[in-house]
Amino acid sequence: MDAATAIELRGLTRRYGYRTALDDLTLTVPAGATLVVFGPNGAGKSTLLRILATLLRPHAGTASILGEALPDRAWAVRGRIGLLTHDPLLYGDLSARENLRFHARLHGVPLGRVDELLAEVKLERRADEPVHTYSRGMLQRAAACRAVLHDPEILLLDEPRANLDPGAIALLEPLVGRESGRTRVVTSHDPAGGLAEADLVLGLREGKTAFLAPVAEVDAARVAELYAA
Ligand SMILES: Nc1ncnc2c1ncn2[C@@H]1O[C@H](COP(=O)(O)OP(=O)(O)OP(=O)(O)O)[C@@H](O)[C@H]1O
Repeated sequence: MDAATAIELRGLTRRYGYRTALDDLTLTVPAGATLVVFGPNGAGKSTLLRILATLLRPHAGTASILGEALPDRAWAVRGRIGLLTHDPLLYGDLSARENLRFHARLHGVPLGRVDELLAEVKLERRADEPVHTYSRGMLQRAAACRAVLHDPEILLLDEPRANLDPGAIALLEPLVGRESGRTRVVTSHDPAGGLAEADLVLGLREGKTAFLAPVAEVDAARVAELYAA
């Protein structure tokens, strides 16, 4: 794997009991590229993200991130990955500022970055209130700050636009969008929106690769087919 390759998966397989959630997945994501993953509920998208986030071990095949093989070298890449999922991974009783300061200390990030990020996503006014009092969109903005606090090279994003209004989507673009310049794996159920930000497109169905192609070779109809019964 050369330096221009950020993620390399070969025959990646993960089971839960007798059920195969991800079956023999092989792909390469170049550094700085965006892989968008489509698939109906239960297709294996979250399982893939959890393996890439080093939260779950593969049962077969190999996974390499930034040149480090998982799971053995997971510790070496964990701090270079940012994860944004439906779970904001924030302490509800702490404010956004307290949560972010906690994570900043964990990662050795200067505390000034917390205030910069809160301003960037326009949360300063509510930054000292407990996050359990936030709306879903506000929570997602705080969670996005947490995901990029340590300036990760790789971003794993599970439907990152869920709960966001158009203004908030625009605010988060520089942090988690294409323009962040990071290597990204993004799950989506929105064919047009997902294709608009993809370099590579993966369609999963019941854990198997239905298609894997550069975005120029995939249209919205092909994505929609995935969701047809
Ligand atoms: N902890 C678990 N225990 C047992 N089965 C699981 C577990 N997590 C996921 N699965 C199963 O693995 C398969 C893939 O699930 P996964 O969550 O990866 O799908 P998904 O594509 O992310 O779905 P969604 O769009 O609904 O979020 C499903 O059949 C699911 O029921």
